[in-house]
Amino acid sequence: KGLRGRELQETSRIPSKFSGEERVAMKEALKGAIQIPTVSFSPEESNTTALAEFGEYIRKVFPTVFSTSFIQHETVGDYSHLFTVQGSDTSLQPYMLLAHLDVVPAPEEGWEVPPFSGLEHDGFIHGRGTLDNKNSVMALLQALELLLIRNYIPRRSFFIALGHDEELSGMNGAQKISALLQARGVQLAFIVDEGSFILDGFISYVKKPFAMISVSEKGAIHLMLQVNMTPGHSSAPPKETSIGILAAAVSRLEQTPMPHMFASGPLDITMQQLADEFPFPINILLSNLWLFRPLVNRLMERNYLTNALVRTTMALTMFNAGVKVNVIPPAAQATINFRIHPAQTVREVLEFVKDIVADDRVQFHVLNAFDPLPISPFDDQALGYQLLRQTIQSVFPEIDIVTPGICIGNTDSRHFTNLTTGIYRFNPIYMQPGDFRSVHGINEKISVQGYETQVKFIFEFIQNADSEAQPVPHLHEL
Ligand SMILES: CCCCCCCC/C=C\CCCCCCCC(=O)N[C@@H](CCCCN)C(=O)O
Ligand SMILES: [Zn+2]
Ligand SMILES: [Zn+2]
Repeated sequence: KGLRGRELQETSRIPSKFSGEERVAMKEALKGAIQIPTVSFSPEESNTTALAEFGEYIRKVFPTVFSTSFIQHETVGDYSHLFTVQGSDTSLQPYMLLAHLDVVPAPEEGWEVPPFSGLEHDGFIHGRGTLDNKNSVMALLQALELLLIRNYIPRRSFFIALGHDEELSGMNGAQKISALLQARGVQLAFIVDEGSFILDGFISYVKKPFAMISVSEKGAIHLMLQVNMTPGHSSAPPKETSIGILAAAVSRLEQTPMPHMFASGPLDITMQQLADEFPFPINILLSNLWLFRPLVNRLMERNYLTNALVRTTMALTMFNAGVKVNVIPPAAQATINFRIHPAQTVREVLEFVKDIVADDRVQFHVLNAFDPLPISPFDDQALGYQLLRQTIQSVFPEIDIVTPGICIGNTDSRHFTNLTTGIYRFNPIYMQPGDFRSVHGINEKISVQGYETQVKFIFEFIQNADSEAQPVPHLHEL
């Protein structure tokens, strides 16, 4: 028996119904948040004025959150925020809801409206951060504010953590919050962060949108390759230059994809759950992976997104060399961004890369590296996963597939493995491929209705987390 079939206690539930006035206030609050340019430019440069202003802004917009006796607010790492919401039942393990308030830069070129205007147009709020990730920051505080106004008192304690440097790796925000909680002896039942969505139209054959909860996250290596040569006059060149040697090395890497890892991890379950949505004969292939896995492997590799789910990827992102047209270049440098599949490790990827490069003249400098995140439980007993699944079913009754997945990017949640084994990445919003391209791209926007639904989702989720686990026997057990 698990939590999967449990009934949510309906007694003393606060209905997720918001007045017209509240709905206007919630969208205006999001617009105001978008107008504060909390940009993380580079590890050396953030808009600290905007980050401080954001702190003042949430105090003003969510007065009840800041004045409730059982909520403690702390600023961490100067600009991140930690809210501790004390529940009435201390026997229940607390959980954490996580989001980040910094955004990537948004030069105005290509935008239909200025990226920090927060303008509403055709039912959408436009601007940098509307999907990544001020929608979550504001929806978390908004849902809590609305619950408190209705005299809500939680049973289960929880934390809301809002990082200010996720786009720069979260070392001053999420990591400090994690260390602070660890020092206080906190252990969490689970964490929910950004990192996946209700996916709509990502797989051409699958017509129905489905919810994907990411239960793991890829690791990463930032690797710099360097070749040094003695500089000299270009009129009498050596047979090879540092640029030629390095270009050949990275070309060999680009031509040699990392091994296919589809057989390991939660993706098998994802594909089996989606099998019935595919037309014949793909549905048969996916339902019989034991026989057709090699064929399915080739299908997955064809699409750049599903390819990213099944293997470690590499992207050559920087290449620098040369000082003058008639000078043999002294050094050439290439920086490669690897995203490591959960079935591989940093060490394995580095060994693979060195074997492919196979040239002693190429030096390797690891600038940053971390292993993939462990796979969080998603079985019937997994509280965080089951609460998400149940809330998806009640808020999005049209969604009948909820699958585990892998997050191909990195999130602040990776700093919390010391506090919990249950880390789930899911944003309760519909995401189409065009919306996905707007994240870190241009014309990022969220529909007003989508944002209201995100608030409703959190409003219900927080209450669901208070319910007693009441396993209901499966039908076949009766
Ligand atoms: C079989 C189903 C096919 C599904 C296709 C998946 C579609 C993609 C869906 C969701 C992916 C969302 C990833 C969002 C999280 C990324 C957050 C992010 O950009 N993080 C940065 C952190 C940078 C830190 C500084 N180095 C990153 O990863 O680069
Ligand atoms: Zn983000
Ligand atoms: Zn981002």
